[in-house]
Amino acid sequence: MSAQPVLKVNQLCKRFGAIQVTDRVDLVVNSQEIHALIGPNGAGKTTLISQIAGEVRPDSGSIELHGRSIGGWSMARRARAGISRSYQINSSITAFTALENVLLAVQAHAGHNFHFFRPVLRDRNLVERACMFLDRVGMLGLQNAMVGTLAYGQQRLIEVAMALATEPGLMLLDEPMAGLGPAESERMVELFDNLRGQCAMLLVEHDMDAVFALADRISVLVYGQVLVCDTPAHVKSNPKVREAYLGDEEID
Ligand SMILES: Nc1ncnc2c1ncn2[C@@H]1O[C@H](COP(=O)(O)OP(=O)(O)OP(=O)(O)O)[C@@H](O)[C@H]1O
Repeated sequence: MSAQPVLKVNQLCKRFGAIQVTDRVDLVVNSQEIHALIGPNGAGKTTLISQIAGEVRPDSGSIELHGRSIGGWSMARRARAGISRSYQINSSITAFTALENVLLAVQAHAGHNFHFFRPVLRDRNLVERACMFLDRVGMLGLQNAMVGTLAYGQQRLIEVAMALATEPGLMLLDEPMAGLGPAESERMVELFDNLRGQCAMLLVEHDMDAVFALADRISVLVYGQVLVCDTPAHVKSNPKVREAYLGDEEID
């Protein structure tokens, strides 16, 4: 694996009132890497993701994407530069079909204005591209189903297809397994495993089976600080990590 940093976070700090939620965080995500960010509830994982995506402004520190400082960039500019973010909740439009949702993402990435669907559905190139992304997540057969009628796990797959349609260099995945049953989680793990190498991923996840199945490296966040950043095997055997997780998720 080449070790080109896609993302470099340096000494990032964020305080909410009395709580130092991000405390001098250094983090590097290399190209093609699946980098997991784990830590107990309230450790500051989502806040860190939000700062990288541009939703929350850090108090100090820097964030670089492919060596360029993006600290002053809007969310939209970061998205155009290749950062895609998935949320803990479904964010697709339930009253539209799977195809229409992915078309929206394809259309936005292609730089089109939103003309809505009648003309877009006639644009064979855009539809073909949308179908390709639906196929990549195994949802091509359900392209005409209203997203609201799909099972929760299927809706999450549509979201991944929408993220892929923006051709990201870095996917920020905030608890993609949340709310999924065991079979759906397994399917999602398989999907991310298959996407390995197509883009870098920063994965926030409480499902330790998924984390240890997918991660090339793991950063452990505790009280806003990176406690350790290492390979899954080293993280698993690290006594400090075990201590931080006492009474929380099992990491066996
Ligand atoms: N906008 C905000 N204003 C004030 N406090 C906030 C805000 N956002 C988050 N916090 C606080 O910051 C801390 C870290 O929250 P965050 O959601 O980043 O943790 P997390 O590690 O993602 O937790 P979880 O695993 O439970 O999702 C928590 O104490 C939370 O209450």
